[in-house]
Amino acid sequence: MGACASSINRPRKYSEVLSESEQEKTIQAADRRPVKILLLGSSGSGKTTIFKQMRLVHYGPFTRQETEAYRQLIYLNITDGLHAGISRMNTSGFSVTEENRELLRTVAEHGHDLKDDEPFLTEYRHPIEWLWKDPNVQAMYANGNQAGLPENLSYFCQNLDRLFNRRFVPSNQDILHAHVRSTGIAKACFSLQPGRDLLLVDIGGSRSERRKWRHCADGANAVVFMVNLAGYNQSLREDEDTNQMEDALDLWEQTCRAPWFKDAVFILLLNQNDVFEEKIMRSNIKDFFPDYKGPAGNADAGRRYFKDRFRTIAREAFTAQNRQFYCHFTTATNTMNIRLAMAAVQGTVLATCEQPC
Ligand SMILES: Nc1nc2c(ncn2[C@@H]2O[C@H](COP(=O)(O)OP(=O)(O)OP(=O)(O)O)[C@@H](O)[C@H]2O)c(=O)[nH]1
Ligand SMILES: [Mg+2]
Repeated sequence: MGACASSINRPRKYSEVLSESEQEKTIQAADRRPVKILLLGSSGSGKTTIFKQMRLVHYGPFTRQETEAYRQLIYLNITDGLHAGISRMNTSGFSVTEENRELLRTVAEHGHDLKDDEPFLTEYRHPIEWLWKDPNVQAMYANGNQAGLPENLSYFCQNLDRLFNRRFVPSNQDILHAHVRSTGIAKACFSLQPGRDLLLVDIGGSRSERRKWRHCADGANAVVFMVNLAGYNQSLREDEDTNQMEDALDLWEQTCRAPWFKDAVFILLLNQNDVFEEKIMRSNIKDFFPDYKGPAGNADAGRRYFKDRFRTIAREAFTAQNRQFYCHFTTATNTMNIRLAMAAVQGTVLATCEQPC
């Protein structure tokens, strides 16, 4: 177990991160300088999901208090997610059927934070299900979810019986699907192998959070840059006029060129591959990226296209330096997939890390 086990085992609310002084204590607790990896990328790309996976792999199950905090978050993800998502649908020209509009108001007006051990409110069980099954909502999903309803709604709404059971305790999969937009900087230390610790830093990716990135750059050995591959047909939550993939390409370019990251290895994770594979069957990349020449509905061609776009940017940014481009396709909610991907990431970083850690 890593030198910093105490920090990660301490139960915390999902919305909390360690205070600066606690983080420093945690880092100083390691008796040698760890390999430092920053998780960067747009909001919703999957950074915190990877952070949770690493925590699970290295420290085992979530504590009772952590699980309880996630249970409450899942409730909010469903009620707020459904309401906010459907409201966004309206601005994209979609809406729920007339007979379900009243239900939407009910879910919006009566939703509230659960107290500790308070079960999910059963009076919402059926309104949520009816809203989810609304033909217009389902049609919008079936056409590639262009309005951008949170992807985790699809997972949670398929499990409503289990979630609304009074004795519901979230599984690891439930916790991996929960989402809260990170504000602040979360750090955790893991033991890679004897004599090698890894300090993983998870930073929020929404626009207002990105200015914090450079303040974490000091001593970073690697940047793991995450992209939501399935975001090619959606706009940003914080800016309806900007396509998520265009934003990720811009952000990648800025990050590759940032002088404060010039000594770091860059590894790109094109994530949400599971969602991408489903979506590509219904939503043609060419409709959003007119220079895409591959066939519609072909996931391999789509992956190649986006990988090439990111590689071209990296090559141009790295011309003057001897830096490589590394890329993996991932599904952050799949523990086995992330074990393998993170093992590859760690191998790359350790192989290129010049300083003794
Ligand atoms: N199906 C699926 N869902 C994913 C995947 N990666 C992340 N998610 C979900 O996407 C949502 C956002 O993931 P997070 O890891 O919280 O995103 P983030 O990059 O930390 O976002 P910010 O903290 O806002 O910057 C969560 O509901 C995750 O469960 C994936 O590969 N597949
Ligand atoms: Mg996050």
